[in-house]
Amino acid sequence: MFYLKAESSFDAAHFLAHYEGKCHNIHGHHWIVQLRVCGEALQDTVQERGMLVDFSQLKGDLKAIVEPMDHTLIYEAGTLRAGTRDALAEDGFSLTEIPFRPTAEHFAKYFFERASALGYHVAEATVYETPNNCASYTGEED
Ligand SMILES: Nc1nc2c(c(=O)[nH]1)N=C([C@H](O)[C@H](O)COP(=O)(O)OP(=O)(O)OP(=O)(O)O)CN2
Repeated sequence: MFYLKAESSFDAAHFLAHYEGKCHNIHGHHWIVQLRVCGEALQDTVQERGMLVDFSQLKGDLKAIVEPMDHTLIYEAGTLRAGTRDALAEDGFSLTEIPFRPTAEHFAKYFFERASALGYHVAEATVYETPNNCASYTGEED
């Protein structure tokens, strides 16, 4: 089995609603997303012969997934009052609403699923919130 790894990153703010501790407040992270894809069959086209997938393709696809979150405030649906959300948007702030609590674990699963939906056989998605804190998702056990 061949394994390829790509990495992308984005800077964004988030907060953990109903969290007892400093993370309930809006704060930022330099999120690093690592994707490990695998496969046995290498390409046979002139351009990609001997490659599972061109690194530039993989890198580009991962970047396209993370890019919309860059320099936005990521919040879980239902955790910002409509008035707060609308005021921020009216003042030109970029917001990203997501249907899950913005933890590293949930993001790892989210990126795993987004890459899988593009056709990649994803072995693992890892999300770093800080240089020392990361969560990985490897899919559901069979
Ligand atoms: N299992 C998880 N635990 C926590 C998560 C998470 O996503 N998964 N997230 C947070 C907060 O978002 C927080 O920003 C990160 O945790 P923390 O270690 O407190 O952050 P720092 O590294 O900045 O802490 P310092 O000790 O001040 O350096 C909390 N937990």
